[in-house]
Formats: sequence, structure tokens, C-alpha cells
Amino acid sequence: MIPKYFQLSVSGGHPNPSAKMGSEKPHAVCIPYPAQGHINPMLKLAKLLHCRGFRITFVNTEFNHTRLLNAQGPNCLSGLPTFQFETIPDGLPPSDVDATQDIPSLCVSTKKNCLAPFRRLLAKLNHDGPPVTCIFSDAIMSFTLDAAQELGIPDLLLWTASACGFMAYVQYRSLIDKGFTPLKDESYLTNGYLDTVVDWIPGMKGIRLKDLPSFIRTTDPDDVMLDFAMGELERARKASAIIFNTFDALEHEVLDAIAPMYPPIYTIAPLQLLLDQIHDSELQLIESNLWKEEPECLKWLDSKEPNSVVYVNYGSITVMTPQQLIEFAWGLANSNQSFLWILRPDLVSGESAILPPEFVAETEDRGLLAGWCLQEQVLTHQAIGGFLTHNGWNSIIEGLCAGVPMICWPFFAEQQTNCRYCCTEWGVGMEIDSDVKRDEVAKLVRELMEGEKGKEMKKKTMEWKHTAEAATTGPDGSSYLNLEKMFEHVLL
Ligand SMILES: O=c1ccn([C@@H]2O[C@H](COP(=O)(O)OP(=O)(O)O[C@H]3O[C@H](CO)[C@@H](O)[C@H](O)[C@H]3O)[C@@H](O)[C@H]2O)c(=O)[nH]1
Repeated sequence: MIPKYFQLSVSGGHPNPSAKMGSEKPHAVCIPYPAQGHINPMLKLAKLLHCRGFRITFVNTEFNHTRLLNAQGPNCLSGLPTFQFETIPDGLPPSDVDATQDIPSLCVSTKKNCLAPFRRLLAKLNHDGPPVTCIFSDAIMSFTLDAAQELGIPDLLLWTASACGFMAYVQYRSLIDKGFTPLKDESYLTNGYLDTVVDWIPGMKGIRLKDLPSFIRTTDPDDVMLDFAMGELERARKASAIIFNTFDALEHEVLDAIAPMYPPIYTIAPLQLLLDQIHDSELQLIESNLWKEEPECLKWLDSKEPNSVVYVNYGSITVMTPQQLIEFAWGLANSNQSFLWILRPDLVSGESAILPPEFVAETEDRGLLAGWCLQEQVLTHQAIGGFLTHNGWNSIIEGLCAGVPMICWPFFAEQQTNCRYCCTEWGVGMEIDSDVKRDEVAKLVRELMEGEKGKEMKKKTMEWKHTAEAATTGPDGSSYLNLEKMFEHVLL
């Protein structure tokens, strides 16, 4: 049976609400924040929209467009007649570096410089072809709200991180007003102050300052990221709706607390499980990896026993010191477990990742190092038994979908909040101290793969996997239904 949600597109028909909008398909412009962890979920959403009969214009920055072409080949962004790619400049000085851009500079620049070229792009699209009928924008690209308002079309914001992260950012204004941040001086980073419990956040009982998004750890009253996050979430109140990349059962308390404060919210994750229900070979060819994946990773995993390999990946933005790299290396070596370790070319600050030859010699028969992989396929490979992660939200959702328990080493932003929820609310993670030491890595990796705590976490993660599957299954799954409601909202 074809799921109800996809019936219209699978049977080749046009969505009925288009009658209201003339005979044309609705035309959605999808614009992610220009970083990997934001492009991926936006592309998934765009594909779901396309399956539902939308014409899609997907807008990357010129910088990322070039990186995608380099990583995926010259035809990768040719798109389909009704799924096109366009670009706008990000406003930063030209660069051909194959690395994640500096996040504070990118935030300042997109906010300041992107509205004008975005307006021009919309005008060109409206002039050349079927008019744009709605915008799906990353929630931290809130300049799009102005453009949507000028055209009188809806702008739905996609929040690509957790709902707990969102709620924590919403507190920034109060945290400043109540004097919690900026910190008085740097000693507050280490004197126990960050253990202070913040007891007034709805839906977030027991949360400590150290669990809140890391930008509060500043002594600068004009901190760019504090100001940016606060401003974007305040502007999000003007959106037509906010789409959350989460599912109700996982974050219901905090979602209940957010709902009365914001326009309609739709929780529609895991997006991949909704996408898995459609089989469109042309759409599957549209990829968003900014680095070239190394297919050897999957082949190597094929040769391993089920649940025997630790997968180590810190996402697309984390940067560590050479010393932290060495501690992780010896921790993995001393754990005596097999591991697949992804070392992004720009992972180590100031230089490329250099590992001691003794480490390489000692682990060559049980470790594989690679620069980038197809993470979702790796995580669902039966050989993977655990995930050492930086707690980026996509990684967590992908890990839960795969039923893989985690060791958490949050780097920045709302990863600290995600870590807290993984370890204390959802029972799927154990935290490593930010000042990482090899002995702790070895101990936790062994516990994850062989210990009692690891077994408990595996059981819990499998339960979340089944809950995520139920959320995306029709006719009653919460994400399945919310997607339906979101379509009704945008097409009315
Ligand atoms: O070798 C790799 C490494 C990563 N990925 C993919 O890249 C994405 C990485 O996203 P995420 O795990 O969320 O990490 P970041 O790149 O750090 O994500 C940014 O965006 C997230 C969503 O807003 C936030 O939760 C994070 O804090 C923020 O750093 C995921 O889809 C991964 O599957 C790969 O395919 N291959």
C-alpha cells in the first residue's frame, strides 16, 4: 500500500491544493544556513516537498556550490527540471579553501549581506518562471522573513538542531538580564560557576549553565554569537511556522513549553525515515556532502563482526588541538577495540591531522582512518556497535535511527545541551570530559562496547529507534501527521 502522504506524487498527480494557486505546482525556495549540518536536513526537507508536487529552487552560497561540485562531480547540481539549484554570495572575502568557514564571521556576514542578493534571486525567479509561492528557510537565516513579507508569501523556518537547544537559546535574553552571562571574568569558566542550576526554564528541569549552548561562556558583552543567536530566535516569532528536526516522543516536555511562545510548530523527524518511504532514483542522486566520501569505509566494515566497531566522527565544524587528537588516538589504541575514525582534513587547528607512527603501527589491523564517509550508511552498518560523537544534532538523530549508543564529546553551540539530554534524559550516552585524556577515552570505549552500561544504553537506543520509526509511520505517527499538517498550512 502506498502511504497516504505520498499517494499524490507516487500516482503522478498534482497536489490538489494547487487548484487554489492556479494550475502551476507550488514553487518553494529552500535556503539552508551554509554549513554541512544545515544543508543536509534542508535537502531532505526539499526532497519531501518535491515528492509532494512542489517545484524546488535550492539556494546554496557560491562558496558551498563550488565545494559541492568539487566533491561530487560537475553534474551533481544539474538537478531535475523541477528541482533546481541557485546561488547567492555569502558576503565573505573569496576563498577556495576546502574547509568549513569561520562560523562567527559567517553568521555576521549572512545576516548583513545576504538579503539583497536573495531579493534579487527571488525577483529573477519570479520574472523567468513560475512564481515563488513559499520559502523554507533555515531559522538562522531570518533575513529571509523580510523578503517573504515583501512578496506576501509564507516563510517557514527549519530549526535544524534539537528542541532542547532551541529552548536553551531562547533563554539568552533572560540570562543576560539576570546577570548570568557575560561571565565576570575567565575564572568563571573553571571555578564551578558553570555548575549553577538554572531552575526557571520551562521543560528543562535540572539544567545547569554548562548544559546551555556554549556561547554564554564569554566575558564579552558584545559577543557576536550571543547576539546572533538571541536575535535570530526573537525574529523567528515572525515566521509562518517553525519546523523542528525532532520527534514528539523524544522532546515532548520542551516542545510543549515552546509551542505557546511561537507560531505553529511542526516536528517532522527523522526526515530520513520519511524519505525512505519513497523510491525516486533521480532524487536519490542529489547529494549534499561538501567533502568527497571514501567508499572504502563501507567495504572495510563488511569484513567486521556485528556490533564490533566504534565509529568516531566529530561532524563538520569541530576543531581540536593536536594534543586532543593524540589523546583520542591513544585512547582508541588502548581500548583494544576496532574503530573507524573520520579525520576531516580541517579537524585539527592550524595543521592537518598528524598521528604518531607508533599509533598507526599498533592499530593498523583493527583501525581504519578516513577523511569523510557516508555517515548514515556507516551508522546503519551492522558492524557498528558504538559512536563517539561531538553531539551535533544530525549525528544524534542518525545515531538514534540506527540504534547506536554514544560517547559524547560536545564541542560548541547546543551540543552541550544535546549531550545532557543524551546522557541524563534519553539514556543513550556517556560524556567524556572536554579536557580529554587517553585513559578516560579507553575506559569509556571499552564500557560502551563491552560493559553493562554499554548494554543498557544499546537497549535504550533500540527503543528510541523503534519510537522514531513509529513516529514516521502512517497513519498515526506524529511526524508523519505533522508533515501532512505542515503541507496543509503552506498550501492554504
Ligand atoms: O564523515 C562524515 C561526517 C559527517 N557527515 C554528515 O554531516 C552532518 C553533520 O551534522 P551534525 O552531526 O549535526 O554536526 P555539525 O556539522 O557540527 O552540525 C552543526 O549543525 C547542527 C544542526 O543544526 C548542530 O546541531 C551542530 O551543533 C552544528 O555544529 C551529518 O548529517 C552527518 O551524517 C557525513 O556524512 N560524513
